[in-house]
Amino acid sequence: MAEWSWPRTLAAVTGLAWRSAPATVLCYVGATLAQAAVPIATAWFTKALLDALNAERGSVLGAALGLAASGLAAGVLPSLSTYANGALGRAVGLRATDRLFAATGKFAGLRYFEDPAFLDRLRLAQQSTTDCHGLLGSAFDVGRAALTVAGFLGALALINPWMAVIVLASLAPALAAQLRLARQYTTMMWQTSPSQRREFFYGQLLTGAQAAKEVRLFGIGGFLRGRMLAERRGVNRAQRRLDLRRLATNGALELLAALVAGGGLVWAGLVAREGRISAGDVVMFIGAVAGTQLGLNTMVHMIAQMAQSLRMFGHYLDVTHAPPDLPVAATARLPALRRGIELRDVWFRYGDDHPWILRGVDLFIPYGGTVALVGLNGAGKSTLVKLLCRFYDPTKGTILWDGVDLRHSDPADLRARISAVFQDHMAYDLSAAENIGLGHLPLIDSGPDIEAAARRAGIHDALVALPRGYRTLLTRLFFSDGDEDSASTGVELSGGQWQRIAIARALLRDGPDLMILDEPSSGLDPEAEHDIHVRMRAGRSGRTGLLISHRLNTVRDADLIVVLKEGRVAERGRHEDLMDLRGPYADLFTLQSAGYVTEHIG
Ligand SMILES: Nc1ncnc2c1ncn2[C@@H]1O[C@H](COP(=O)(O)OP(=O)(O)OP(=O)(O)O)[C@@H](O)[C@H]1O
Repeated sequence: MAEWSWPRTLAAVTGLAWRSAPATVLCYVGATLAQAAVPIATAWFTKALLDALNAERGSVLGAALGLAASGLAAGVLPSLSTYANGALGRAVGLRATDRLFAATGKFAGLRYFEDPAFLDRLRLAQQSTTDCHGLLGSAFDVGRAALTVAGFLGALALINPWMAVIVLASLAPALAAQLRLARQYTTMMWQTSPSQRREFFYGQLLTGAQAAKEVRLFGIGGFLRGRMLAERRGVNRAQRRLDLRRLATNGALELLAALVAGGGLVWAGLVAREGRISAGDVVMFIGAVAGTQLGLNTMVHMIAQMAQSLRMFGHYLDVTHAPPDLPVAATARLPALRRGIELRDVWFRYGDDHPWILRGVDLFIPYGGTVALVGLNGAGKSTLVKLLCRFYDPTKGTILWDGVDLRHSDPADLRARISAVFQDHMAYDLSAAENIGLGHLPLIDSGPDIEAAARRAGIHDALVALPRGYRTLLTRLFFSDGDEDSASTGVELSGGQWQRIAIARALLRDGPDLMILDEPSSGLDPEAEHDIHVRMRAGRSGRTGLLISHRLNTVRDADLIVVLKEGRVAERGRHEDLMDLRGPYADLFTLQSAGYVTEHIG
């Protein structure tokens, strides 16, 4: 991914902050600048007061009032600045999160989401949205500290120019050391990111409902906890190493600062005794040395903090500026399907170093016909579905939709023409109506359409019988609003019922050009399976369909059955033709029917 320069990253954060909350930015800048002036004013008024008390020059009252005003500002400004910082953090965090998720939503395919390096980057990018405003805070703090330092250095130079030079020179090693620490920190974060993601994954397994059964039955809770803690210990070790380095570096830098300040003090004491400078000058000198050192120290720390945040924010910029995972040069509008979909010598692998999954597939799915895809596990059936939905483009070869190469189509256009029940369909922790409505957002509030889809999927009766009917939450993770005490607030459905919900979701989209059913009935009992296939056949009639199933009796009516074997089409034809061929399909079908016969006899 790209290397982002400091100015560019800082400009991006500033732009983000300005667009998020311009008034708060102004308030924050004002409070910060005013804070910068306070220590200098305090030191000057202290000197003026001392000089006035010694009756050398000036008015005691004016100096005292000035000192009081500085004290008031010193008390109020940090609180104002903290408030503005908090407000800015919330506004920037919201906008950054919105932009980050909008960017991930624009990835039309799946490649990024199946790339571990990208997922690590995404995690760090998400983390940076919560503290990127801190970057701005650090930048302001550097500016504020620079102002303070300039003021003190000026005062110091008036009393002893050499001291000003020495204090300034002591900045160089501190800056170099802190920048190195910052670089080491971001490297450590990047290197430990996979561990942190794995720790999160183990934590989810240990507390999530989905894994709870297996975790308990197989007694693997302790094992998973051990692995989770091992990941955490690894991260802790890396952090401890860095903290130790930080401790040693800061100790050495403090020693250097103490030596410089101590030397200055000795000098000031000696020359004051000779009467070459006033008592006020000594106080001013001490304040100026301490203030300059503190200011420089703050600057160095803030610059290091900025370097750290800038590199973290680089991950955010990487994600929000990532190139599209699929070329979306929609040069052709996708027409409504009238002839059919043709796969022409389609080859596919998930990456250059991955094996070929599809190896020269030629296939024609005619308009209005149903093609069934069968084959052993791992033959490449679901992969072919991913290509048809353009979640990936073929590595070689083309897929033509009425003659239009899918590569030249807009994925959103294509998907609006498709409906699907995926093998790994989703169970959303939402209400029953929303679970179906998500299949076609314009209808999410349309009760009659949702009910009609549920009826076609044969799940309507089960849903109306729920405590709150279609409004019942299909989860035990959340409460309905104001329903915390009700035992009926949410319910869990059975696997087969969830499958019917997924089918209803797919059916809600009225009249798609292509209906893809990847194992739509695997979780159903035989009676329900038969029922659902009769319904789906009716729903599909006249529509183009691609049906994937391991249960061959459900695909025997298809217009064309294609047997996929190790990424190649091994056989194709109607059921009777394939049975006559006595090839892999006939073998599988005979094996399955024998199983049924034995089961029934048994
Ligand atoms: N995202 C991925 N990255 C790398 N390899 C993958 C990915 N998804 C699937 N594969 C591999 O592609 C091959 C084909 O998988 P696919 O899911 O297409 O098979 P399938 O025919 O649908 O199998 P099943 O009948 O078990 O559902 C498998 O070897 C699988 O490991």
